[in-house]
Amino acid sequence: MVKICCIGAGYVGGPTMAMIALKCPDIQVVVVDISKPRIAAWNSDELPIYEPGLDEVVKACRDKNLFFSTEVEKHVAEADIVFVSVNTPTKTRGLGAGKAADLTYWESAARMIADVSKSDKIVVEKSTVPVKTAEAIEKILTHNNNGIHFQILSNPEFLAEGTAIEDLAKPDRVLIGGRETPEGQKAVAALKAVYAHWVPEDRILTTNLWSAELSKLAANAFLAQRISSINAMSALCESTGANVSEVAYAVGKDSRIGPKFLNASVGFGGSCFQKDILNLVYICECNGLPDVAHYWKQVVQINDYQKTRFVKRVVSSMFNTVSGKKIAILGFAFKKDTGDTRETPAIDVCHGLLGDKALLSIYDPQVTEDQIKRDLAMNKFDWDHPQHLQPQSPTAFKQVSVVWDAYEATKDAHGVCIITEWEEFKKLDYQRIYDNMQKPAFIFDGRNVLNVQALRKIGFIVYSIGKPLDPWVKDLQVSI
Ligand SMILES: NC(=O)C1=CN([C@@H]2O[C@H](COP(=O)(O)OP(=O)(O)OC[C@H]3O[C@@H](n4cnc5c(N)ncnc54)[C@H](O)[C@@H]3O)[C@@H](O)[C@H]2O)C=CC1
Ligand SMILES: O=C(O)[C@H]1O[C@H](OP(=O)(O)OP(=O)(O)OC[C@H]2O[C@@H](n3ccc(=O)[nH]c3=O)[C@H](O)[C@@H]2O)[C@H](O)[C@@H](O)[C@@H]1O
Repeated sequence: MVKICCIGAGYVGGPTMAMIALKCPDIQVVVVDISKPRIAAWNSDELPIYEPGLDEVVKACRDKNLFFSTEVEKHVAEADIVFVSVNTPTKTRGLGAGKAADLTYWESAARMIADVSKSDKIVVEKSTVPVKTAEAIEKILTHNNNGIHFQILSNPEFLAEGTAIEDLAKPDRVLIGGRETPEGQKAVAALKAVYAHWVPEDRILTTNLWSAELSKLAANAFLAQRISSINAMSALCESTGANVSEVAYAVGKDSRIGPKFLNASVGFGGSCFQKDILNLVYICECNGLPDVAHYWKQVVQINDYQKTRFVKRVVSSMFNTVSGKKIAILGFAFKKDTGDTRETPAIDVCHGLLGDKALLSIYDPQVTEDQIKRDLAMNKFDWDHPQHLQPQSPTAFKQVSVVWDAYEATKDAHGVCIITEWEEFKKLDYQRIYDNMQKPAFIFDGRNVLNVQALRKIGFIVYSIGKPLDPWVKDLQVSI
């Protein structure tokens, strides 16, 4: 029986390995992690991450051919194929700080693999890493020269949170990069055989190592670029009276452009887009390509601009001050159908409003009070380190309360900000919300999910990203 071990039981390691176990009953899969609470949660009824459909997949194979364990070294030693799916955060200190990928966790995993291995292994980069990482990993794996052979493969993951199970079950493509030697190609074939259990052969792409590593960074950069492009247009729409949804629809109808990833928003979030683009920027700079670096950096800069612009709209609409005013924040996760808050635009919006002394009442159906308070207190980029290295006790914010109901959050509020596009926010009783708010009552829809006309009819002053401006907002002189 082929034995797979995956180091890192996070958003990628957990679901990816669960899908392999489900589709390959003839393979034993063990997911290991240094975090005891995380592994305990994977072995419990309450999984550590919220992902539609994940519970069913895990329950179908856990303790049959899928196991979660903290015995990292033992399972690595026994495995034929070792996936590494650990954090690769942005460096906060030293060379490349604020841009380069911090490979500390990857390096320590590689050193451990080298130290405990007693048989040949295929080591798979599942984490997103800078191009050429495999070369460094190869050096680490062979450092103690004990006669064990390692083949490194790059097999980046393209799943998106909230749709991970669908994405894994029917991937657009699986990408495997390997050395162009007979041994390298044998390793590529071995990994291909795993995916071939359920992925059609024409969707399994094989390339050289560097193409696979770079394709992952490129794919995220292209996706984020589309969002920044439509968000840049949203600002122009507001100035001209165009409607960004109509523009996106018209542009996306061109089959060369396509309709996906053109939803204007308060800004993209999530653990990867910003991190991976900054990493790409750094790689370009290191390769003497400052113009290319500058080009991609703009994608992140427009994203920051969009978040700042949103806060300015809120504050300027409400008589240029939100000091002492209650503002309801509906949604804190970086997108719907996940409880993940890493790099969520909600953090920047909340910081912006807190900077203007607002009183925030936050509600998200999947994010705990602890998590929200920790996120608001954390330094930039700290969120992407393993949980046990993050601040554990939430900081008390006098100006922030976290509630478990949208009606409670909006009661007596002056304004409501929609930050995450949760379905339930579309179905709220906005007449009831309006009746219980201070007047004038404002709604700022950062996701364009609400019916602007219906809200205006109730009496709200509405701002919706990239939509023709409410006369109230239009009359204000704002520099954005
Ligand atoms: N979250 C996502 O949707 C996607 C993430 N990625 C990439 O996958 C990688 C992992 O991301 P996530 O799963 O989101 O991170 P995560 O933070 O959810 O999981 C990483 C896990 O690795 C563990 N870990 C760190 N060092 C370890 C070590 N030396 N030994 C054992 N366990 C260790 C941590 O405790 C943590 O549980 C990153 O490189 C990310 O860029 C790629 C595609 C999608
Ligand atoms: O490398 C990764 O981590 C992953 O990053 C993204 O997945 P994810 O961040 O989970 O979610 P997305 O659906 O891409 O959304 C990212 C952010 O962009 C925002 N977004 C997305 C689409 C859109 O049209 N507009 C928009 O603002 C979302 O609300 C969210 O904040 C990619 O979609 C995955 O392919 C990739 O594997």
